[in-house]
Amino acid sequence: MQTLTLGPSGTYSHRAATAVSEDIAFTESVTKIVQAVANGEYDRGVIPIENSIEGSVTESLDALAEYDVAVVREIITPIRHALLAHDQSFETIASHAQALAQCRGYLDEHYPDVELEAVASTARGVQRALDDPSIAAIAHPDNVQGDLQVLAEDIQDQTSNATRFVAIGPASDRSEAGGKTSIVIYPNSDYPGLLLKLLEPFAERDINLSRLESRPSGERLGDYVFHVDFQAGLYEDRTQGALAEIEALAEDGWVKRLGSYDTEHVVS
Ligand SMILES: O=C(O)C(=O)C[C@]1(C(=O)O)C=C[C@@H](O)C=C1
Repeated sequence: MQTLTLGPSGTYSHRAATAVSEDIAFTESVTKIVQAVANGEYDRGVIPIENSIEGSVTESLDALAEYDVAVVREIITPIRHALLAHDQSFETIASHAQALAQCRGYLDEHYPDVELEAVASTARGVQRALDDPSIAAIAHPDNVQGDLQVLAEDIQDQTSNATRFVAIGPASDRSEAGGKTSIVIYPNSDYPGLLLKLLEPFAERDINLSRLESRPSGERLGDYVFHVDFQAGLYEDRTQGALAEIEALAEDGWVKRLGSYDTEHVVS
C-alpha cells in the first residue's frame, strides 16, 4: 500500500507514516497529499492535524473539508526537536513553521537575533543546513548527517509536545467502525444559537466531543466550517440519530462524514 506524506525523508510525518506502511513516497505540501489520495494516485496519505503547543495545522483541515477522502486512522506521536548545524556560527534557523512556533520560547531565550526561515518541512530545513553552514535546522535528532552536529536536544517549549496525524484513504475506504469519528459541518447560515443547536444532539446522547475547530469557509467573512471529532463510531444508533438532526439544521449547507477510526500512539 503506497503512502504519500510530507517530505523529504526524515520529517515527523515520515515517522508517523511508517506506522501505516513501508512503501512511502514524499511531496512537499499537505494539500498535494490530500489531492493525490482523492484522485486515486495513492492508496494512503499521512498528514499532520494538530499539535499540543501550536494547535491546528490549518492547511490540513481545509484540505479535508474540500477534497473527497476518508480518515482511516489516527496516529499520535511525541515531537522532540533538536537544533542541528555545522557549528555555532549560523545566522539563520530553517524549519517548518509549526516546529519554529513550538520552540518559540527556546529561540527567544537563546537566539533572539537569529533570522528564522519557514520552509516546507523540518527535513527540508535539514537539507538547507547541510548545504549552507550559515543555516541551522530544527528537526528530529535522527536527521543528523554529514557535517551537521546536534547542538541542542529537546528544545520544544513543552516536554510533552505531541502531534496528531491522520491517515487518509479514498472516500470508498470510509469506515463506520471505531471509537472515534471526524465530521465537518458547513451550516451555511448564521443565527443566534446555531452552534449550540448543532452541538446539542451530541450532548443529548451522551457523546463526548474531543475537538471543535472553526475554519473560515472562504465564501464570505464571518462564515465558518466546523470540524468536530467525537468519541463514538458512525455505526452506533446514537451517532446516526445525532447526525440526522445536524443534517436537518445544516440543510442549506452540508455535513461530511470523514470516518470512524481508533486512536494509536506511536513512540518516535
Ligand atoms: O515538517 C515536518 O517534519 C512535518 O512532518 C510537519 C509537522 C507539522 O506540520 O506540524 C509535523 C509535526 C511537527 O508538529 C512539526 C511539523
